[in-house]
Amino acid sequence: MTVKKSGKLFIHFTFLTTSIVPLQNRNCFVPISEIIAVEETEFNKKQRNIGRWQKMAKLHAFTVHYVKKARNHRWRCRDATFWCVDEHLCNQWTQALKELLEMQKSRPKQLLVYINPYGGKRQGKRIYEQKVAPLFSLASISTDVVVTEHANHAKDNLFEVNIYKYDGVVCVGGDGMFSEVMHGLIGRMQKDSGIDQNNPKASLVQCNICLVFYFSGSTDCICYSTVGISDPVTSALHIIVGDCQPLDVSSVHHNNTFLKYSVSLLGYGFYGDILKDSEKKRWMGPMRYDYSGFKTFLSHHYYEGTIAYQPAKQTHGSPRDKESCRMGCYICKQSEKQLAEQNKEHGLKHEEGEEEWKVIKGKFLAINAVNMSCACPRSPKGLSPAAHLADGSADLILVRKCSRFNFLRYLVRHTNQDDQFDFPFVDVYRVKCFQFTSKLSEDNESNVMDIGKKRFGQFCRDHPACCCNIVNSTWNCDGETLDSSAIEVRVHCQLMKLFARGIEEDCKDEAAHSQSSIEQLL
Ligand SMILES: Nc1ncnc2c1ncn2[C@@H]1O[C@H](COP(=O)(O)OP(=O)(O)OP(=O)(O)O)[C@@H](O)[C@H]1O
Ligand SMILES: CCCCCCCCCCCCC/C=C/[C@@H](O)[C@H](CO)NC(=O)CCCCC
Ligand SMILES: [Ca+2]
Repeated sequence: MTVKKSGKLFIHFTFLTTSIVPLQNRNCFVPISEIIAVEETEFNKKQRNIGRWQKMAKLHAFTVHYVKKARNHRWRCRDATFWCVDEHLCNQWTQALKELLEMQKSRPKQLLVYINPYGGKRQGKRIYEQKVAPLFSLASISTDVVVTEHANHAKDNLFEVNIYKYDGVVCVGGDGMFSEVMHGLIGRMQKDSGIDQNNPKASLVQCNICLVFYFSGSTDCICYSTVGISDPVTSALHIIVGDCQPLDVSSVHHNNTFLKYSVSLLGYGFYGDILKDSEKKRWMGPMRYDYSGFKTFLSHHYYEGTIAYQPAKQTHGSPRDKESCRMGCYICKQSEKQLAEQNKEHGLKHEEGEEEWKVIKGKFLAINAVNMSCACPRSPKGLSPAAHLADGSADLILVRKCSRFNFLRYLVRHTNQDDQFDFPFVDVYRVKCFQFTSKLSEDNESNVMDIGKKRFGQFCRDHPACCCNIVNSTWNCDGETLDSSAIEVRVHCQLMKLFARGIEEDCKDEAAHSQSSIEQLL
């Protein structure tokens, strides 16, 4: 067995020495950063017949637990046991490896865990106890666990506990639970720094202390877009190795009042209507989205309104790029540098540039603003395949009034390789902020509301067959409805940090890469 240095430290299990021998007959190559734990092992003679050694002397052994990368971004914990007759040599190896692990400074030691016992088919608590907690204890991570008793329990609790003693916060639940914990964390950080969340122009304080991760929901789009899979063991292993992925967060305001934060989808029209309808069908579980999706598709409502946005000029990418945001993304790294420079120059007080606003009026079937691709099992490439996790911008997708058939063609392209933005009725912009006002609220504000419209119900009186809805739609903010249709949205670059590393290139590439690294080492 050898430990070699080549930029990163790697442990290379092989059979080169006769003094220390792996129990299983295999070759393996693991970066130190992906070792979970090293333990002294009681050598069990029944484990394997190792011939003459067994009879000659007392054997000493240690076990290395490490990350094994499987298909589709899935991670698993595997172990390799090494034995030798020399107790001193065995101890030296164990000690050396433990010291190397101690040097991995980004690894969490103490975590605060919130479990929603009702989220994700009510399996969250069982999954945590059976699959996740044993891994945390193997990696010597201590945890304080809170099983929530009601909605907002975790959020309220985050305002009371001493969050600064934890290296991270883990939430066991779906996108809804993630959103709740994120609101608790960001809110607490702003409160402690004296920042008024109601001010839409306030520069928010980054959450550096606490990192969040989650699993086991019904859409799990944050997991799919940041790790590539929603799987509790994979998530737990990313936490243990201390992976850290910055994440953009949008703040949503109405009339100088803070409404919510969003990390995945802010959707008006189609996705807002699906959510509103599906809330009444919670008992159907994840199927509710398919049912309400079909119903909303058939209703084919569109909404009039005005969008004003500021383009994100600072970012290097475009929503029509063919390259997606992946681990170590160059575009997100550039934004990180820019942010660090800005913070150095101005502290938190960034000057609001008087940059030009672009204004678009129209009739829309859907208005979607996404901070990440929003990949999920229903749409493996997501709503905006080239959106970046941490570039300080959101992709604003406008789907204008079109026929049902064309809208179906647009939706189907979320499930195949064709470009979903390549339609004359779809526009996409990379933005740093935007505002939306529905026609109805504009009319209300200017007091030109035709009372007749109210009396004759919700469909447009002038064009009864046009499906033009004169009531507002609802904003879907990461799976929760907003009370106001007129909103002001701003992207805060890298406000949060996740226990993740971005999506890794697929396993084929990885296998090729590790093979070449082995060859370099030998
Ligand atoms: N003990 C509890 N009782 C009731 N509601 C809770 C409890 N704990 C958390 N919640 C709330 O339940 C909501 C949904 O949680 P979660 O996201 O875990 O479930 P889900 O059914 O998987 O939903 P999603 O569709 O968001 O994936 C969250 O908004 C959270 O605030
Ligand atoms: C012919 C079939 C074509 C099918 C095309 C389907 C395209 C689906 C794209 C799905 C995008 C999901 C975006 C994620 C939003 C989450 O923040 C939110 C909270 O979990 N989920 C929903 O609002 C739930 C939204 C569910 C929508 C179905
Ligand atoms: Ca982004």
